[in-house]
Amino acid sequence: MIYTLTLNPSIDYIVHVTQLKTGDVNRMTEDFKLPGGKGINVSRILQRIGSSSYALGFLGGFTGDFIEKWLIEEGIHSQFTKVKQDTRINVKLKAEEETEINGLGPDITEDEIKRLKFTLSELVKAGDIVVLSGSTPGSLRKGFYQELIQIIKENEAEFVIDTTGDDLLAALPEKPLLVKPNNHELAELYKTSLNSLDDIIIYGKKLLADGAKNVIISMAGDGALLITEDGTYLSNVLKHEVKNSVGAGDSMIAGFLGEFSQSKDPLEAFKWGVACGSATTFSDDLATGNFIRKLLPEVTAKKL
Ligand SMILES: Nc1ncnc2c1ncn2[C@@H]1O[C@H](COP(=O)(O)OP(=O)(O)O)[C@@H](O)[C@H]1O
Ligand SMILES: O=P(O)(O)OC[C@H]1O[C@](O)(COP(=O)(O)O)[C@@H](O)[C@@H]1O
Repeated sequence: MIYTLTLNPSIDYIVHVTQLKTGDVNRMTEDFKLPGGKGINVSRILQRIGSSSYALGFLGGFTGDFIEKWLIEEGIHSQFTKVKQDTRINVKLKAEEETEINGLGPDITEDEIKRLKFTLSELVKAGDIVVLSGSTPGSLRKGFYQELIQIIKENEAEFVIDTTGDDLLAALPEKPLLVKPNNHELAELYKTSLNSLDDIIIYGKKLLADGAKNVIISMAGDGALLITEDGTYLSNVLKHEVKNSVGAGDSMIAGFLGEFSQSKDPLEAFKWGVACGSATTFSDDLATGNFIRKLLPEVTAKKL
């Protein structure tokens, strides 16, 4: 079974304005609310490509109820730990440019932490994969992901981690099945600047040397790299109308995992990842299964 764990889910409030005028009253031309948070997006895409998963994490208040109801309607299994405060709302402002304002998230109590850990340790079994995704609520103690990784490893399961900074660095020696920073996150992680594909590959390989089993570096409109023990591969860039960048990276992780959990073939899984990430980029919300399958034959990956 694949479990996704989102410590800091969100309602993504997508707001369109024709032209953003700061310091003035702006009128929306369109707005809608979607369940968000990286692990939740992974579960939604997995469902659309025919892989089931269980969504875990913290959810609270009316915003949490909205997300839970939505997931039930999409047929996604979940077992969230209920928290007292409201789940956050992240604003995705679409004007001439896309601007994101992500919330801090609710305060999490010690009892809520205990309950989440108990759920994880009861559910996860040997051979399962747990996807640890996204930021942690501002109130949560540093290093919390490490505590979860220990539970996953004690239960002989694998994990994927999609976060940034110290949490990602600390997870590498624990041998994650997959990490997928984008090129900007990679540069921040190693406190450097990456000015060419060669630079990106050097630091991508460092993630592998530091412990990751499979590395994807996503590069938005420049495609993606897969780095494994078998070599380095560069994907092509699909060309369709770009509509949305929210959730492209999460879709990529879902595509990789959906295929990898069946075939154990990282290269084929990478192609699914590129198809899913691209399809979401060319959609208003997360991509549909049909669109992903339509794009899959367009994806190529060449060995460098
Ligand atoms: N503008 C784009 N054109 C074509 N493909 C894109 C574009 N943006 C993203 N993608 C596809 O989606 C993948 C993930 O997107 P990216 O923006 O790098 O992830 P993240 O959301 O994690 O920053 C990319 O590697 C690429 O395959
Ligand atoms: O946990 P974070 O880092 O604040 O990110 C949360 C946001 O990321 C998203 O999951 C989108 O992530 P990606 O664009 O990186 O795939 C949104 O749904 C959500 O608002």
